[in-house]
Amino acid sequence: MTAIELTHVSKIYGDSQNSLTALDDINLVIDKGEFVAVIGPSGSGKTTLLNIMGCMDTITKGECKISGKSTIGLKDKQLVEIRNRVVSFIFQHYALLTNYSVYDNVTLPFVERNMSKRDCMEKARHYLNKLGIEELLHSKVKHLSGGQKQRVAIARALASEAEIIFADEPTGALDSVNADNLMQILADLNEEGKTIVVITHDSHVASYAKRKLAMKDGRIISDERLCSLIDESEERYTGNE
Ligand SMILES: Nc1ncnc2c1ncn2[C@@H]1O[C@H](COP(=O)(O)OP(=O)(O)OP(=O)(O)O)[C@@H](O)[C@H]1O
Repeated sequence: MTAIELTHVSKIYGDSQNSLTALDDINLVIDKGEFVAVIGPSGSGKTTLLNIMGCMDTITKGECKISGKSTIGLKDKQLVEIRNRVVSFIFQHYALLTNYSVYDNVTLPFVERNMSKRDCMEKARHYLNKLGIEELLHSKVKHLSGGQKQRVAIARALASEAEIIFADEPTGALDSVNADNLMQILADLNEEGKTIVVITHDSHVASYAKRKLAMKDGRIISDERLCSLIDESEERYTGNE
C-alpha cells in the first residue's frame, strides 16, 4: 500500500521575474510502513519536500497523493483534515505550547474530535506512558528538558493516531544520547507499522532509517534501500548455522 506518491512534482517560489526552483520534477513513492531518511545540503529542498508531503505547502506542478488520495484541488478544510488525521509532525524546536501543560499539548489533536475529558486523559496517559514520561502529565512544557520536550512532541504526534509521521531535524536540538533515544523510539514506532520520514543532516541519525534519499538542487539524486541488505545478511547468517 502506498503512503505517499509524488509524480513530476515541482515547487517554484517567486514569480516569472524572480523565481527559485525548490523542487525540480520529483517522482517518489513511499509505501506504508517505510522508514525513510532524507539527507542533503542546506537549500537542497528537504523541508520543502516534507511540507508538500505533509500538505503544509502547495505544489506548482505535478501531483501529490497521500494514502492514495490526490491533494490537487482540495479545499483548506480538507487539507487541515489530512494534517489532523493522516499525517503528524515532529519539529527540531518541538513546536509545543510552552506555557501549557504536557496534557494540554498532547491532547491538542483531540480538540476538533469532541472527545470526552475522560477519553482525552486516558489517551494522553497511554501515549505518555509509551514514551516513559507519564509522570510529566501535569508539568508545564517550559520546565522540561529538550529530550523531555521532544518526547512530548512525539506523544502528541502519536495521539493524533496518524499513520504517517514526518520529522524535520528532530534531533537537531538534542545531545547525542537523547538523539539516539529519540531515533530508537522512531525505529520502534516504525516496527509497529508507522510510516516515518525524517529529514536530517546527520548521517548517524539517517542510519536508523531503512531507506535513504539524498537531495541536491531540488532533485533526488540517490535512493538507497538498506533493509534488503540487512535481510540478505541475516539470511546468509542463518544459512551458515
Ligand atoms: N517560502 C519560501 N520562499 C522563497 N524561497 C524559499 C521558501 N522556502 C524555501 N525557499 C528556498 O527553497 C530552497 C529549498 O529550501 P528548503 O528549506 O526546502 O531546503 P532544505 O534542504 O530543507 O535546507 P535546510 O537544510 O537549510 O533547512 C532554498 O533555496 C530556499 O531558500
